Amino acid sequence: MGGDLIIENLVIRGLGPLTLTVPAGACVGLSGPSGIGKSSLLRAVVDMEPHEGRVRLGEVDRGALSAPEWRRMVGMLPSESIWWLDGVKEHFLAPDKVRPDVLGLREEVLAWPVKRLSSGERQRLSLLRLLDREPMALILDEPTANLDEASALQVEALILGYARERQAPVLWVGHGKEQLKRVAQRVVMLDATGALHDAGKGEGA
Ligand SMILES: Nc1ncnc2c1ncn2[C@@H]1O[C@H](COP(=O)(O)OP(=O)(O)OP(=O)(O)O)[C@@H](O)[C@H]1O
Repeated sequence: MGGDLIIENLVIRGLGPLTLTVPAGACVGLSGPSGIGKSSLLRAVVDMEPHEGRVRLGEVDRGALSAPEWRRMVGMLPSESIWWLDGVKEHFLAPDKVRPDVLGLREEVLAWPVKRLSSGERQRLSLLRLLDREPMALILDEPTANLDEASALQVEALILGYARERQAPVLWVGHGKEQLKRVAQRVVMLDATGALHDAGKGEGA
């Protein structure tokens, strides 16, 4: 299982049709003006937004699986994380394997109540929580929005290491052009007319 993430003729509330392939193990950066529909596109890929069109991961078509099964394979990091239990640790499937230190967090953060977390701690822990579920593709909505530069670099390294190791495709929405060029092999722009076009090659290879 796994493989390329293939988005074909996606139409979301009048946006599109959008077609994009994210190759296995590669990162495609997606940028564009605020409010143009980047988050909507990501949510449609994980079937959290009504849409037309087709999404596949390798040979597996979204329509062949239930929504929970699809979202286990294609994991999304929303721009604002949701926490549904009181304690941080309770949100992890394998808390003993989690390494908060790789993102500059103290070990004891897992023992904290969620309400104690800063926005940057929430953001990093929600990424660790996503990877703890071992998805085969990553859909990331501004994963470093609340972080300082040093923490952002740690997040980049963790995501790219995961993608390389698992050959997972990564679709990364961000506003920072420098960052997208650094992490992505290809950067695409969603423009004001709702069309996707290439915004240059990234350096991240
Ligand atoms: N459920 C919804 N129903 C109707 N319109 C919506 C819905 N969700 C989002 N929108 C609208 O769709 C447009 C695109 O929103 P979206 O969050 O996808 O933009 P974005 O490109 O990710 O913006 P930003 O960069 O500011 O996060 C916005 O005008 C937003 O108000």
